[in-house]
Amino acid sequence: MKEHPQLTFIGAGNMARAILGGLIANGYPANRLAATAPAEQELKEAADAFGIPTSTDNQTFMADCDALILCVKPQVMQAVCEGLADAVQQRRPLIVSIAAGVSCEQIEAWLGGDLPVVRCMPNTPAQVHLGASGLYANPRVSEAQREIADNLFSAVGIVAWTSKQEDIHTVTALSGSGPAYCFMFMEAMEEAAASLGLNPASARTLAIQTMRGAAELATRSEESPAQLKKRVMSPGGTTEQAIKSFEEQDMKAMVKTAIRKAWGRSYELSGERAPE
Ligand SMILES: NC(=O)C1=CN([C@@H]2O[C@H](COP(=O)(O)OP(=O)(O)OC[C@H]3O[C@@H](n4cnc5c(N)ncnc54)[C@H](OP(=O)(O)O)[C@@H]3O)[C@@H](O)[C@H]2O)C=CC1
Ligand SMILES: O=C(O)[C@@H]1CCC=N1
Repeated sequence: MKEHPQLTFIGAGNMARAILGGLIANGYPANRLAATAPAEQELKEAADAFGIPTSTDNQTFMADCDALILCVKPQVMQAVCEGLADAVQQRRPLIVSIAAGVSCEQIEAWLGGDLPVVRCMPNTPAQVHLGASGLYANPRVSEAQREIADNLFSAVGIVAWTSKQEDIHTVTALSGSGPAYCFMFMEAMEEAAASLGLNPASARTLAIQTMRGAAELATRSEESPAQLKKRVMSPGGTTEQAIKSFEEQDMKAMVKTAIRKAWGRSYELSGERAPE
């Protein structure tokens, strides 16, 4: 394998641009990257931002492709793969898919079969290089190809490999969808503070910085989130009242139910049945 494998991105939306940005920031040569998408304007943005070659024709960068990164919506994945099947079967690159609820087996079948496929579930903080990605490799992926996929997603955050493909459903419900849960919590904190009379701009800034600081502290600390929570709770103080209120409303059960719903939907999107 060459030092910098040739990476072809199909789709140049939010996630593709986040990963491309991370690779470029890490010194990946722009001429070893390429992207395709239907809209000229989106491609121009990617070309201007990263200096990479782009095309509206998905076939353009297949001839020397070492890894094909599929960054399109799940709904168009089958048509995109079927359109690329001949070129893929000739070149046989590593296939990487970031689509929610699309299995390695589906991708492999749509591309003509017998291919190394890595299925990844990244998340949107990849845009600020603080992503969390779960990865699964099918048995045809070599060590060198696994390293290519690892380097791709390590460029935009942390990477966790799973040994079972079904764990990707859990990763989807946890860290794939998770940023939305955090944003909703910020939204709720902001609204609560504003309802108590704090000016909305300060309420937002303080809520966001609180989430950010707590996440950073939890990252750096050797203590668990549960222990860190206790450190904020002075006996007889204010936090104790809020936590007691969350417990009375069984917040953990609410989170568990929500995550199970997302997990179930991920199975449903794959056309699989979730375990009871
Ligand atoms: N958003 C998220 O939080 C996460 C998303 N994902 C997955 O990432 C994938 C991409 O999501 P995201 O980046 O948010 O979506 P976007 O809509 O931002 O990007 C999708 C890209 O695919 C392009 N596209 C559409 N049809 C074709 C085609 N026929 N050939 C080539 N390119 C095409 C779109 O072009 P155009 O705009 O012109 O249609 C666009 O550039 C999805 O499969 C999603 O499940 C995974 C983890 C998290
Ligand atoms: O909501 C979704 O389906 C995608 C997958 C994880 C985050 N966004």
